[in-house]
Amino acid sequence: MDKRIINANRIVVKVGTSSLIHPNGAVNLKTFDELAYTLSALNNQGKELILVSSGAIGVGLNKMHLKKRPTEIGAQQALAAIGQSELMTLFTQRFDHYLTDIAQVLLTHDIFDFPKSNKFVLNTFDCLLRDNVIPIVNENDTVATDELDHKTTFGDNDQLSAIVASHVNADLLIVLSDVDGFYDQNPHKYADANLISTVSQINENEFGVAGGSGSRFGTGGMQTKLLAAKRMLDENRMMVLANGADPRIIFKILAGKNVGTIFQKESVTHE
Ligand SMILES: Nc1ncnc2c1ncn2[C@@H]1O[C@H](COP(=O)(O)OP(=O)(O)O)[C@@H](O)[C@H]1O
Ligand SMILES: N[C@@H](CCC(=O)OP(=O)(O)O)C(=O)O
Repeated sequence: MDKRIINANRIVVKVGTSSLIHPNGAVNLKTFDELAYTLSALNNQGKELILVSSGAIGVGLNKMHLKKRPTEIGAQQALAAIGQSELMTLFTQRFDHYLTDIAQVLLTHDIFDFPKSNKFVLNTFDCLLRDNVIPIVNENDTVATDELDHKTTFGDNDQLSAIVASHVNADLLIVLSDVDGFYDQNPHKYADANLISTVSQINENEFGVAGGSGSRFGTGGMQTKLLAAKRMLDENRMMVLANGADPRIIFKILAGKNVGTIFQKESVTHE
């Protein structure tokens, strides 16, 4: 059993579009509800939680009855703006049900590079966590200027979640996606792909088997999840990648059960 996971108190959870939106484009209400239930239960236990949630563009597409993501950056940003308020409405409804307060925090990847902004952002997190409010973070897609291919994608919450975990000095980053963990090849393409349960270092071999996004709405795929994991490993923090189809999996992770892929420097025996 991994004591560091069981004792983790400050936890960043990242949930991807693929877990929040069905392949047909509709909102996955089950995930929203189970996520709100799980994080509320942990919050009541005294854990400090930050949720990094994608889904603004996915929810925006659904709201505007669009089948696919526009290629034009402005149109994507407009959809993110439409979807973000809807996304927060969905979270507010579900978290209200469990009597948990939430807050919206929109960030850019570079915000922590500016000392003043860094201080303000960290103060905001501290105040929210002190008051038992769960911050729900997304990239501020309207102003984001990441050097990515803006034709098909912009922003990347996998790395943003690692940046946040790093700056708030989190004990653990949990990334929920539509796969059970990190495989030796893309499981959506190769039926004989094998799940890797522990990764202690990330180099060209790992990046070599990490493909792009598997869903219509996800963006980064496994490449950006590995970049997030690499940052965590470099700082001797832990990251677990697990399937977000049922976010109650977080309880199993925090009980030290062997689920998903754990990225950690030392190898620790699971139960
Ligand atoms: N080696 C791999 N192991 C697991 N998944 C992989 C791998 N390579 C590529 N993928 C793809 O990464 C996808 C998850 O990334 P993405 O679609 O961006 O999800 P999310 O919206 O959760 O961020 C999976 O659905 C899978 O198709
Ligand atoms: N900020 C964008 C998400 C970008 C992103 O990283 O998406 P994903 O690969 O689903 O985590 C949105 O909310 O749609």
